[in-house]
Order: sequence, then C-alpha cells, then structure tokens
Amino acid sequence: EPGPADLVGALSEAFGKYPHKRAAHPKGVCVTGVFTPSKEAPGLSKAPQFSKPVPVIGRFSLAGGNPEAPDNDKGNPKGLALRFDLGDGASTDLVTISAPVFVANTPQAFLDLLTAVTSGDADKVKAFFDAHPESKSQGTWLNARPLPASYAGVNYWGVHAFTLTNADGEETVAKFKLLPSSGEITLTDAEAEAKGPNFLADEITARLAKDPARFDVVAIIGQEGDPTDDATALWDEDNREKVSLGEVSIEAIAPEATCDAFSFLPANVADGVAGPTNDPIFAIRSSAYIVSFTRRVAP
Ligand code: HEM
Repeated sequence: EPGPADLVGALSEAFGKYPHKRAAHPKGVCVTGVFTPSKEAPGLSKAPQFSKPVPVIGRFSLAGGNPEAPDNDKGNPKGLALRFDLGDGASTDLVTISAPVFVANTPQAFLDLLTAVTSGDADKVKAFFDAHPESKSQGTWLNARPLPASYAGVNYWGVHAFTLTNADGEETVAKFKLLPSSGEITLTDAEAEAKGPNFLADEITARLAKDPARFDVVAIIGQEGDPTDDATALWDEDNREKVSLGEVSIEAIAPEATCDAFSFLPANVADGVAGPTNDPIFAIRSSAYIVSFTRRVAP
C-alpha cells in the first residue's frame, strides 16, 4: 500500500508542482466566522463546540491540484474546511467537499487514478474507471447537478462516517453535512460557461461584504448496514434521520496567510467525535496533509 508521501508526490505529478501551494485544493479563499451549536447537539456529542459558540477559521477551495483550476468545471468538487477554535490552543477540524463521496476508496486506488491521469493517456484513465466502478460515483453525482453559483450556495459533506459520543457515553454513527441556509444557488450550463474560470472568489467577497454566509451543520444518522469503511459509497441520506448540530456563520474574508499558516486535518477531532477506524482513505488523509504542509512551508 502507498504511504502519504507517495500520494502527495502523485498529486504533484498529476497536477504539476507549484512551490508553496497545497498539493490539493491550492485555489481557495480563507474566511472567518462563528459556529453556534443547536440545543440538540450535546445530546449527540460531548465535543466542546457542541455546547458553546466558538470562533471558526474556514477555507473554501476547488479540489484537484491545479492553482488555476477553472471555477466552472462541474466535475471538480468545491471544498470547505473548518477549524473550530476551542480555546487554549485547542481546535477541532471538519474538512468537507461538495459531494457525498470521494473518488477512491483505498490509497492504492487513488494512486492508480493519479498515475493514470499523469500518463496523459485517456485510455489509461478509462481503464482505471472500468476496473473501479465505485470510483465513478463522485463524477456521476457531480455531473448530474448544476454548477454552484457561489461557494456559499452548495451543500458540503464530511464524506466519512464519524462516531459521536455524548456525555452519557452513548454512541451514534453519523455523517456531517453542511447546508447553505439560503438554499442552493446554481447556474445553468450556459450561465456557467459565461461566468468563466474565476468568479467564485469575487462572488464570495462581494457576498460577505453584505451578509454572512450561513450553513446548517447536520448529522445524518447511520443505520445498521450503512458502510463506514468506503468513501465512495453513498448512504441513502434522504431516508436517514437528520439532527441539526448548529449553524456556522461565515462572516469575513481573511488574509490567505491565516489559512496557509496551518493545515486543516481531518483527524483533528475533539473528544466526543471520532473518525472511522476502518476507512483507509480517512486513515491516510491527515498524514498526507502534513506532508503537503511541510513541503509548502519549506523555504
Ligand atoms: C487519500 C485521499 C486524500 C488525499 C491524499 C488528500 C490530500 C490532500 C492534500 C495533500 C491537501 C493539502 C493539505 C495542505 O497542504 O494543507 C488536501 C486538502 C484538502 N482536502 Fe484532501 N485528500 C484526500 C481526500 C479528501 C477527502 C475524502 C476530502 C473530503 C471529505 C478532502 C477534502 C479536502 C479539502 C477540502 C482540502 C482543502 C483544505 C484547505 O482548504 O486547506 N480530501 N487534501
């Protein structure tokens, strides 16, 4: 099985080497805000952010590894990474994308996909997807939906199955979803074409100058048999119980340096939230992010 540095290296081979940029999601906008938990949240998790309002640093981004990636490419998900400030230097992170699934369910499969992309040979990319039908679910899902008109107008998912533990020790398996309070804001294909490749940063800047962008943070409650080990597997979320955990209000643009000074880490969770122990994508992500961080802050 490949290690974290193999995947970061493969991302740079596939998308190009850009010094001081993230190996993935290099194009983005840093923001600040506040998270206010719901009354129901402590019933699911004893994590500190679910019992009192906390400041948040966030970053909207585009997936892939190209800092010039076009904003109007339907197949490329958006990212929203959140760091909740728990005080005394402690924090907890939630790193999400605008699709309920990832593009690979093992590090080896992700490496194979990146290697196929690097070859520049469309037949090799096709052969990868033929051998990995599960890896088609993300693209199928994204291409079946309109392009978001705003970073603040799309749903985001934590993708992995987390275990929430409350003060009584009761455990609930759930997936995190962020829903824009104003609803989804979308573009037709023609509008997306006309918008061009660089509208999202200006759009969110203008939006936040007027009003905060609010997201409802929801726990989708897993049922017996829902996969917890497969980042490409959809849950039947329309038929799952949902509990609102609170609202994140994104209030201002922050300097890029604020987000570049650290790395959001999927495994940085507070007591009361635990990542899956059996999902090999979750297992490798945080160490890959640290490899990318170490490289991009090196002189
Ligand atoms: C093996 C699978 C994955 C690998 C190797 C990987 C790798 C990376 C790397 C290297 C970065 C840059 C980190 C930094 O320099 O700070 C990154 C950022 C990011 N990843 Fe992943 N990732 C994977 C899976 C995922 C999944 C499943 C999601 C969604 C749930 C996701 C969402 C994001 C987001 C939103 C960012 C941007 C964070 C920011 O704005 O700083 N990634 N990823």
